[in-house]
Amino acid sequence: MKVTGFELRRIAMPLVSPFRTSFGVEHDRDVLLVRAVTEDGAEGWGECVAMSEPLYSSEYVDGAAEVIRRFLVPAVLSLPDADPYLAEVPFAKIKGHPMAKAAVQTALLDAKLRIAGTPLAAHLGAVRDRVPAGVSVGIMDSIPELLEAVEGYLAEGYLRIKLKIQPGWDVEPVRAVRERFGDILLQVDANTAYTLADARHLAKLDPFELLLMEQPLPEDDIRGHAELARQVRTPICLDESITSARAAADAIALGATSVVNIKPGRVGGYLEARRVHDVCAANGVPVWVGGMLETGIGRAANVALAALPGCVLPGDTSASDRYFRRDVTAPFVLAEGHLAVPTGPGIGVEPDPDALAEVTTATQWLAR
Ligand SMILES: CSCC[C@@H](NC(=O)CCC(=O)O)C(=O)O
Ligand SMILES: [Mg+2]
Repeated sequence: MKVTGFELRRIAMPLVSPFRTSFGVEHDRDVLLVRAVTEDGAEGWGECVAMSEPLYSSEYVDGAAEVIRRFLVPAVLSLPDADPYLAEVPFAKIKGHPMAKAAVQTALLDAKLRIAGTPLAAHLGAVRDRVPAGVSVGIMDSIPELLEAVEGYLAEGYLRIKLKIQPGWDVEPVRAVRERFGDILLQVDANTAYTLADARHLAKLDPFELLLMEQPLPEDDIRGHAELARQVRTPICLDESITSARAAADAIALGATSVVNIKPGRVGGYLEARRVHDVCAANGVPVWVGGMLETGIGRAANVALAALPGCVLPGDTSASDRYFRRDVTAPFVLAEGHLAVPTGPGIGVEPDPDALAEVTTATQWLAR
């Protein structure tokens, strides 16, 4: 596959409501989309999930755009065949920047699969044609406000609730949700907000029978998570720590995680995401697909990934209207708590030109 060039497109996507986590509040997404164009006119799309500021991880969208422009696109254009698997070789020589790499790799993978007429789900080894949807609920100003939000999501049909927590907003909100809604599937995500010194406090979550406690400690504290796992009953699930299949194997071997949140952007793309899935499956560790507030472009690919056999828990693959009034693709809509896996070639969705034009803030064409 010969690529003639890439379009970098920035789009401004306001959120339907602020999304608050332990590391900040998101009011809108400044999204970088990558479109690969091949010699015979095929195209492929990838979404860079880096936030505007380096608060979830070290990447941020302006930095990702620069890495793509200066290093990743030239590396791809110098390949005799712009195959996403071949591109992993020069990409591995460039340290870090998994979200930037994932966006370019996905654009190449989408183009390759569209040419072949193969859906991404089939290429990855999907075994389902729809996936159960969970929803991530941000930190709120009050418990009544939280309960109202959770009630709304349950009424929409979401099959699992994830509550963002942080010191000062953890046991009480969880207790309130458990007491009000009974034995719903419920989990929490701390986004690295605690330390091992909080172990006894975090053990107060154990009576609420949570599915998991996501990334309580800093992303590089594998030993701490292994020690915490010995002090709390709630299963530990890692997110930020799992930067590759090898990192997943190490965390599992060290007893630091018993569930894994898979995010293609965090691990450099869907090819490595499948390897994370396979390593976890080989170790009997359940996985689910996380989210980075993707538009329908990234969401389509995530839903395909969520259809893999090891994805046995509802993921953060929510409907488009969880975050956006108008998506740039046809919206993903909840049906009986599930999202349908796209069946078209590649990621199986196309951005709507009018919707895209409405939110585009900048475009740049990068060619040989
Ligand atoms: C801005 S927070 C993004 C990272 C966060 N993502 C979510 O909570 C799910 C977001 C989504 O529904 O896409 C996580 O750490 O899991
Ligand atoms: Mg998380």
